[in-house]
Amino acid sequence: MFATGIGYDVHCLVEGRPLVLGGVTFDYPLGLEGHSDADVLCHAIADAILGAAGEPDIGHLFPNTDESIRGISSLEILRRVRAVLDERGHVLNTIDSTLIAEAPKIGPHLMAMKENIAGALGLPPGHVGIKATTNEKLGFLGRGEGIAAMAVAAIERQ
Ligand SMILES: Nc1ccn([C@@H]2O[C@H](COP(=O)(O)O)[C@@H](O)[C@H]2O)c(=O)n1
Ligand SMILES: C[C@@]1(CO)OP(=O)(O)OP(=O)(O)OC[C@H]1O
Repeated sequence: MFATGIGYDVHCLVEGRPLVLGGVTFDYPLGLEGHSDADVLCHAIADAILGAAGEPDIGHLFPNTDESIRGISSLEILRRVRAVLDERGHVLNTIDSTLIAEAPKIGPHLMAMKENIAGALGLPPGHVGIKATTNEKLGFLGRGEGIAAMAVAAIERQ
């Protein structure tokens, strides 16, 4: 059966952390806070895939109380999510996603992010959509206090 899932995540921007989005480390004075590398894009994608597969969300698989995954790369989380699909016999088809970030500019890094995510999920880069938008200066995202991401995933489910 064909199944879709959605994912959403948001993280706070703070000083003293690297900014990692789609596995790319940005040259930016602030980074996202989290137990992992806080790659909000990968987290939204992970939840979209898990949702499509009928699995519990990322926090169940990777609890923020687990010291063994402190600082884990979210590309590694995507690899492990893909492994769950493989175990169940599901086939990942496509991902689409949107980053909501007032800054920095995502455009110049889109291809590298796509390749990272596609590589982690075992998909052709053309099957991974990434778009970016500002929040038009509205609210906490518009003030640049955080970055959010949303994603959808399509899978062929056993
Ligand atoms: N962090 C961002 C935000 C946006 N972009 C690109 O700019 C275009 C215009 O954004 P608006 O929010 O003004 O619609 C958008 O379509 C993206 O291509 C970006 O690269 N990085
Ligand atoms: C992967 C985890 C692990 O702690 O990452 P965090 O950086 O805590 O990010 P969040 O999106 O708040 O929740 C997902 C967590 O499971």
